[in-house]
Order: sequence, then structure tokens, then C-alpha cells
Amino acid sequence: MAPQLPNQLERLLNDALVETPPGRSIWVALSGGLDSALLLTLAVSVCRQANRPLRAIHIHHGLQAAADDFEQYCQALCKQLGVPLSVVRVTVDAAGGIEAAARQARYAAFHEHVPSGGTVWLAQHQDDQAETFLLAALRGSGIRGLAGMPHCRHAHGLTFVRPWLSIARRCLEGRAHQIGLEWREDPTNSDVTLDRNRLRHDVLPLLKARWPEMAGAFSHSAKHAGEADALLSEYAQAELETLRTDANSTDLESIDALALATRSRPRQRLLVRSWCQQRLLPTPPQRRLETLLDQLTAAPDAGVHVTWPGAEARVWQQRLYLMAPLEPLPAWQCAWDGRAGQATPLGALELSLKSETPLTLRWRQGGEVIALAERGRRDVKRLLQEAQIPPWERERLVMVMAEDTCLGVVQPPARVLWKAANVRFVS
Ligand SMILES: Nc1ncnc2c1ncn2[C@@H]1O[C@H](COP(=O)(O)OP(=O)(O)OP(=O)(O)O)[C@@H](O)[C@H]1O
Repeated sequence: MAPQLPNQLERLLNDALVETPPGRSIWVALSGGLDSALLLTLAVSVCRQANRPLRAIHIHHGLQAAADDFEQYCQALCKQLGVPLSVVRVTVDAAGGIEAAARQARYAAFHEHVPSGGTVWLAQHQDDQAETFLLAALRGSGIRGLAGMPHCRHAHGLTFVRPWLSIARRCLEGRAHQIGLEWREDPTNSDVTLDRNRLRHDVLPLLKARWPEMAGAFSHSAKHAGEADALLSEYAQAELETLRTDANSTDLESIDALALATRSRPRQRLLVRSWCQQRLLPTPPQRRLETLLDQLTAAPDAGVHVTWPGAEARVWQQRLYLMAPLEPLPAWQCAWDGRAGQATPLGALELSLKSETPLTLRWRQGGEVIALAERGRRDVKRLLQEAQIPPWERERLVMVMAEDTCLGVVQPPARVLWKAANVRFVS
């Protein structure tokens, strides 16, 4: 007898299995709503047939009275299906918007509780994608925002897959009724003060009345935007490599600011944004970005410094530097017994040094001189200039002093920039 053709929903789950390395568990993110309850229910037979371990994870946000009821429902469903469930309680800091804060807490919990290498299945569907696309358009987002949610995303050791992103909500509802599934209705879903709910309840039904396939069309647009975004990223990565060439001797990442300035503005914006994304730093808001780009050709020592939440950029000696914000340094110095592991405000020093004279570690104060083996006595200031160490890095170097004599200039944890003749640091 010919094998029965699996239903489209199961087929998509089978396809999603390919995205999970063999032997690793699949974790269904179970909210207790219709979509994820159906996802878990259908995943049971798909995973059993493919001999793949399946688990569920429920995040208890503790935000509403119904949260305990959702947890109990998830416990009961998992028990009935024979799927191990992890319930994670999180605290949501609602200061920056409750939905965003809940999402952030949820993802942090996934990262903490799902072992690295694992795959998390999320139950978003085509109508969710259409809403995400429209909300992004209403915010005036660029192509990345319009791309909406990706089908598959790798982040910090986990893979997130949305197997049903191409499926309309009504198909999921139809299937849930067909198999007699019960689920929990989230009371906040009817709160039309939230933008997404307003769109879902008031705006989209109007559009749907005139364009019944609207959700599919929007989610196609999101897919096109996603492809264009991926192509632009590929292009930007290649171009960033060429701008990175002839980087100076420090290990800070920088690119050629003058070469960047010769590109068109849209290209400059793309390159800076892609560079931020590549370095896992937030991209600058539009105005900050323009301020930065206006100063790419500043004089070599102009000290251009542009900051935005979570990142900062500097232009120095015609190179553009991008970094996480540097913490201000406290006034500091300490005695050192020469053993590895000495704490400094920049982390432990993973170097040791034998010395008869008592040692002190401190920041540079100016006027230090070091007697190098081959070059004799040199001003540390001159050495820093010759080596093109950027000014903000110079402040973060530790001087190893034996009374008034400088024995070494080191960058924690273990980089020795210069050492005096006959001094032997061991790392
Ligand atoms: N509290 C939670 N615990 C675990 N996973 C969750 C939780 N909330 C949401 N998710 C996951 O994120 C997806 C999208 O979340 P969203 O808030 O849009 O869904 P929902 O409407 O709460 O639930 P559902 O999609 O199951 O109907 C869910 O389908 C689910 O896979």
C-alpha cells in the first residue's frame, strides 16, 4: 500500500528537522496559545517517526493573573503527550515597553535553559509575519525591519526555527478544531491599546475584506525584503574586508575612514550598519550616523567621538573605530607581588614577574621612561605615539613600576607592549 501523503503542517515540521543536528533535542517554545499547543501536538508524531528527542519549554512571565493557569495548561498538555517540559520563571522589567521586555526575558531564558547546539521551534505563522511587516512599515523601518521574522536564525549557539511561517492562521485554527485541541486564550490579545492587537482586530479585517490574500502578500514582501537584506549584507561584508586592509598594529578593529568617505552616502550607511551588526553592536540612530559620516575626513588628531546607546565610534588618524562603550576608569594603583592573577580595574593580569624590588601597578601618569634592551632609554609617551596606539587605549595600559623605574607597559590580561632590558614577564 502506498504511504499516505503527510499533511502540509507535518511536512513543514519534517523539513524543519533538517535544520536540527542529529541527536540534538528539539525544544518547542510553548506559550499555551493555539499555535504553539498545535505545534507541540503535531511535533510529537513527527519527531517520534524520525527518532528525534522532543522537549517543551514554557516561560512564566508572571505578568498577568492568568500566568499560572497557562503554566498548568502547559503541564497538563505535556503530560498527556509524554513530552518533558521545562518551566522557567522570569522577571520582566517593563520600563521600556511590556511586550519588548517580555520578549527579551523570554529569549534570555531560552539561551540559559536550552543547551548550546539545541533548536527551538516557534509557532509564528503567516498572519503574524504580515503584522510584523506592517508594524515595521508604520515605524518607517528600512529593509531589515521589513524583512520581518526569519524562518531560521542562529544566535549564540541556538537555532530558532519557525516551521509554519508560510501557513495562514485559519489553517492552524482549522486543524486545531479538527483534532479537538484545547488551548488557552491570552487575555491581552484583546487589548487594542497595543499596536499589534489594534492592527489585528481593527485594521487587517478591513484590508482582508478587499484583498483576501493580503497576509500572504505582505509575508511575500517580507521575504523579498529578507533576501535583499541578505544580499546587501553579503556585499557589505566583502567591501568591509577591503576597507579593513592595512589596519595599524593595534588589535582594535578599524577601517579606512578616508576610503569609506569616497563611497556614496547610502553605501556608507550600509557599511557602517553592517559593520555594527557583524560586531553584535547596536546600529546608530539615523542622526548619529549622519554626524559620524560627516566627520570621516576630519584632521588625523581631531578626536571625533560619536556615541549612541550600546556603542561608540571614533575617527583617529584617518581610521574609523567601532566599539562597545568604554567604562570610565577609576583612580587606581596597587602593590603587586609579581604573581599571575592580580586584579586590575580591567580584569586580572595573567602575567607573572620575579623581582627583588617591591612592584607597583598603576595607570600612566606621564613622564615615564623605560630602558629597552635594544633602543636604550625611551619616553613611554613617544613609544605610544610611534606605535600608533589610539589615545583611548593609552589610558587603559598598566605601568609595572619598581619604585620609580618602569619595568613594563602591559595591556591586561597578558599583552606586554614594552619591557625593560633583562625583565622577563611569564604569561
Ligand atoms: N511564555 C512563552 N513561553 C514559551 N514560548 C513562548 C511564550 N510566549 C510566546 N512563545 C513562543 O513565541 C511564539 C510567538 O509568541 P506570541 O506571543 O506571538 O504567541 P502567542 O500568541 O502568545 O502564542 P501562540 O503563538 O502559541 O498562539 C509562540 O508561538 C511561542 O512559540
